[in-house]
Amino acid sequence: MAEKPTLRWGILATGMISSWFVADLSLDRQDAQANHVIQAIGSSSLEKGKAFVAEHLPGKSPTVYGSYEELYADPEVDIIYIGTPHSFHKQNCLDAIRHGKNVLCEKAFALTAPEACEVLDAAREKGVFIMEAMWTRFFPIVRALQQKLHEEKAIGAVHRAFCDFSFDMKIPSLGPASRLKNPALGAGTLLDIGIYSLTWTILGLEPPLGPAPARAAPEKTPKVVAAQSLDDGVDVATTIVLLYEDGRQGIATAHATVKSQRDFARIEGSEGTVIVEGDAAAVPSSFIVKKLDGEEKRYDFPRPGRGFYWEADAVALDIAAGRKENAIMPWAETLRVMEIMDETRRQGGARFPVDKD
Ligand SMILES: NC(=O)C1=CN([C@@H]2O[C@H](COP(=O)(O)OP(=O)(O)OC[C@H]3O[C@@H](n4cnc5c(N)ncnc54)[C@H](OP(=O)(O)O)[C@@H]3O)[C@@H](O)[C@H]2O)C=CC1
Ligand SMILES: O=C1OC[C@@H](O)[C@H](O)[C@H]1O
Repeated sequence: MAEKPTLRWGILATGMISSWFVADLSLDRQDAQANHVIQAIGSSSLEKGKAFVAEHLPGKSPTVYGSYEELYADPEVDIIYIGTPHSFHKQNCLDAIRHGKNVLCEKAFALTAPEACEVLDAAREKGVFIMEAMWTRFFPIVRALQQKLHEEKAIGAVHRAFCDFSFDMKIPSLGPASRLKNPALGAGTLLDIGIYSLTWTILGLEPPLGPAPARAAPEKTPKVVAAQSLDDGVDVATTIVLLYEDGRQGIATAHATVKSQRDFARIEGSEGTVIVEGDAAAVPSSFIVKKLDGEEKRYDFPRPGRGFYWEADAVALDIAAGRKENAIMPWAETLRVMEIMDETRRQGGARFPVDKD
């Protein structure tokens, strides 16, 4: 058996997501497909970086830098994991690419599709690997569900998919510097959680992307009909309807006050319905196939930790094989989702300072 590849990570920023990511990569897993080394941390301050290591990487001693530049320049780092707010992703990616680093960038990949395009062009030109960290797509439940829906046709022809990701973000109580409140940082339900609802409606309606025999390229972008509720210019509720040429419809919703139910997604077909459950749309844990004749079957997918290691393993295998993009989250899909979100904001009214109109 081939030896597992080793990937040395440079973690950029020390916020919440970076702490979740390093905790998962530090788990001892029997089924790990790669060795993940937290090689270095880059933070806006050395003190923050050191405090991050003390709290989230006990017993480990990665190099800690008090600037992002030093992290990009570290020759021991193979890949930069970007955990900053949305508005910094473009520049962080471009800087990492300029230093010849591979990149895993948190969702949403950028503020707009043109920004995403600029980053992907730079990666293509430099010949480095880059991927949007849409981690949920890498959960084994997603592949199993897509197989049920699109290969086994367990509910016949799929016609409609709904997904909701909502929780009380307590936006009124947040300060103006919060990434959830400040439009300049890419605040709003759409880029933070609506992106998951959108992802699930796409996963439910469309045949899978991935290595053969799955599809290599995303489907044509469906028509978008969208509405948003704004508070101080920030979208606090978003509803997107995706209309496909053949009549399929996806309904993706996100809300910053109400709470989604555990059954956060429903996929409807000519011969039944599938319900997807979990604590939130980001972390699916089971699905139930309900046939029209009343037959029901439940499929459970337990996971240790949070589940970030699945995307990390996929990235490590891609880089070891010399691939520049991932088949499950390819560049074209990142761009297509960004375009749908741009159109949603155009219709819904949420604007970012970088928007041209
Ligand atoms: N996949 C998932 O489940 C999740 C993904 N995310 C995504 O991760 C990204 C970051 O979110 P999250 O970790 O919650 O954010 P946090 O606000 O907790 O952390 C962001 C970090 O970015 C750095 N930063 C640099 N400039 C700024 C600035 N002007 N304002 C705030 N922070 C700055 C800081 O680190 P330092 O000072 O060390 O440089 C800060 O700690 C977003 O893209 C978000 O969508 C978030 C939560 C869950
Ligand atoms: O990506 C995310 O998933 C979990 C949410 O709590 C968080 O706000 C969001 O950024």
